[in-house]
Amino acid sequence: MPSADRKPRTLYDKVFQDHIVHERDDGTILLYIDRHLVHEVTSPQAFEGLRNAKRNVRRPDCTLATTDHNVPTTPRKNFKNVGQFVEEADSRTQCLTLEENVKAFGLTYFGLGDKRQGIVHIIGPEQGFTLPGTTVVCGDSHTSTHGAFGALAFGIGTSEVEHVLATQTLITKRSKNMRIRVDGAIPPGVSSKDIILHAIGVIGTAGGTGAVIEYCGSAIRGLSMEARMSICNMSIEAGARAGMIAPDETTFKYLQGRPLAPKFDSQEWMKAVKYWSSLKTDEGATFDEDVFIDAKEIIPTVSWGTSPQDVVPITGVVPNTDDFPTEPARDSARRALEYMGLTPGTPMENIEIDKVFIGSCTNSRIEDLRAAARIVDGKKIALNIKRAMVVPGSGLVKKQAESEGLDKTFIDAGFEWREAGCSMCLGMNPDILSPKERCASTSNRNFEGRQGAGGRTHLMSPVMAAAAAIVGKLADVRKLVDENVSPAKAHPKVQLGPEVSDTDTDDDLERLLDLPEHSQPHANSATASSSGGQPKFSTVRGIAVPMERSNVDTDAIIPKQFLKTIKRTGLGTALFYALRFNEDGTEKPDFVLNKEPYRHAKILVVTGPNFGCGSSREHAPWALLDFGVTCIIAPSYADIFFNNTFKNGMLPLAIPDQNTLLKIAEEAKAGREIEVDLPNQRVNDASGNKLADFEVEEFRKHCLVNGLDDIGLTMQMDDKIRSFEDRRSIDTPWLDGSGYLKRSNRNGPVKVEAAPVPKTNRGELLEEPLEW
Ligand SMILES: CC(C)[C@H](C(=O)O)[C@@H](O)C(=O)O
Ligand code: SF4
Repeated sequence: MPSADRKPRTLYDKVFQDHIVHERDDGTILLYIDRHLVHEVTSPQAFEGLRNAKRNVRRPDCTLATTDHNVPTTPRKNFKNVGQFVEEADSRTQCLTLEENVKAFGLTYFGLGDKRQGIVHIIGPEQGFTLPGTTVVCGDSHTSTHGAFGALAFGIGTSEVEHVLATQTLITKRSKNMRIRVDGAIPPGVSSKDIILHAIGVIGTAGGTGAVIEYCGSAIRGLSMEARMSICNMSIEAGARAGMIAPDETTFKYLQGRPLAPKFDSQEWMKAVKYWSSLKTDEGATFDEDVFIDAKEIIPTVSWGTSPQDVVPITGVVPNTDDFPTEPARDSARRALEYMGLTPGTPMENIEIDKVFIGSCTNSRIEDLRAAARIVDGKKIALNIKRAMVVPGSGLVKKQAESEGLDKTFIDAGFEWREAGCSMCLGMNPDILSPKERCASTSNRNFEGRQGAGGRTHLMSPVMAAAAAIVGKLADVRKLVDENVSPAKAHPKVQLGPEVSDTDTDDDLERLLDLPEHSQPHANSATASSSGGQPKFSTVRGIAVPMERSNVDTDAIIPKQFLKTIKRTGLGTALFYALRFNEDGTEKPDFVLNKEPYRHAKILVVTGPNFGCGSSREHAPWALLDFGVTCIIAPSYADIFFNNTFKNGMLPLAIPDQNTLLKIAEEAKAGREIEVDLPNQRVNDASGNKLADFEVEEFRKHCLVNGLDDIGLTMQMDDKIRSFEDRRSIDTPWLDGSGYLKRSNRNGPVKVEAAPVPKTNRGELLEEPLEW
């Protein structure tokens, strides 16, 4: 696998290089994807696309699906089927649609009746589906979590989900290399969540734009896999494409005996460990950006505002808006403080909270629950706490925690002990905050309305959330614990291991390999065709709407309640919903889109950087498109949003030069039309005078101007993909036929057969829960 290239390379360079199927002269790369995780929110439109084009899933054996965002976290003792269990109609439709799709396309699926169900980023590592040196994608921004294994793991939009399902590849380009080195001893009371919150405070939410971050240094080396996952998870909040940590003994130990990892101590395992051990940055390799953090300076950290970069040590105070360097920064701090209902100068420890949420893909692993349980053990939550909940990340985490009695510890202290799911991290399910409720949360995003309209989120580590529950205010956990106990250290008890998996036996595998008739092999069945399905983009002329904001997140572009659709259309009314409408649905007259002539805008001009940060929801470009906006002009974009717009025949223009951008914004503010001419790469004013030239990648331009469907284009490269797969089968045979799907002809071209799927239908009563 390692290439002959002698130039020192980073970990990212190595994994990326090993997955190149084809590279064009302009740097556009067709990248092979080893692992594809699928959930109910971002997949319906992708499967619909496959159906419309009569395409199959190329590698069901490399695809694993679960349902997590919409699921209620109430007890499942009487669970019969999703149709009965999920009460909210749109959530139910999304869950049922996934079940229909996994059945139709023959994919492995952990449904609500399966103990292995859980948050997609918890179950991949837990099952050994995530392995070092792999490329891992999911229609979800926190796919970066899996980088903790030395995998190149990143979130994609729904169009890309469809591309991966059909071709097992993605069209991409190289990212920059960034390194965050954290050295030194981690002080007591400080955990990996504090490290990443602190790091985001240092570099900002746009700090990692266009880069893959490698985390290294002695403090990172000393962390458990769970703690490393929490760090890589929030790389997306640092603006990065992905985060990675070089695999080492800690990684290999975690993987031993996991159901989908190579069998421990087999020849395959030895070969895998040898390859995995080569996955580290070479001496002398250079990084585009380097950040150093001294672990001993980190204090338990909490957020005060509405962006993950708005953090302070718990010993600090709510910042004064005058302390921010620029007027846009002061303005966004003012808005954040108003939303959060906070007054500058208030000590963080004086802030009373209403609710506590311990969960999410950042912090719902067994180690997180153990650490939080140690804080609440023998204590009671404060009287002012209306609700405190612990939501394990998966059924297996829950089971393990219960076997250690952690559930009892939490329940005795006054917490609710729930079933696995995303829960109150984003409230697409019944777990939400009411307006103005303040929550101590172990999740990863504190955006406006994220946990419920008007809800106020403070991000922190599990032990800090536990401490807040006991004290009733944001609290310094160090005052509650024995000085010698560092929550960052591994629990002395055995870690959640493969021994708790229910499907690790040959019998189970045999059962699962019993194929039903309808599950025909899908692999390598590409029927190359270019459907030419994209709208063409050439020149757009129209009113441009000005927006003077930085870090506009996709939760703001389209809030979570609109993600429950299984269609791409009709989302225009949801665009900037919370900014545009009052709670009673009437328009906010001051919001720019509610003013003339901007109601008819075709172009959006944003003067602040990092537009479209946060979630991978392709609903954001769909909403813009449905409103009528086909072109966005901004200094910079979050990577996933940037890709998503192109896939919908839209043009996101990056104009980093502030003076040029302000000239364009002036035209927009004056309500005059502007013209974006893609073939000539020019922005003109209404009279045809040039306002700016712009850059755009050759391949993307070609696709836009010709309205090309890139799945069809990629399918024409089937021979190249096949030969990549043949080589992969020889070099890394453990990557074929994973999941609970059959492997055959291990050393030749792989033939993969789909897993059996039990009968399930919309609303129909099932005799058995969905377990396969
Ligand atoms: C629903 C999904 C697109 C989204 C994401 O990509 O992050 C969600 O998981 C979130 O955390 O906002
Ligand atoms: S960030 Fe929250 S909503 Fe998104 S996958 Fe993780 S737990 Fe689910």
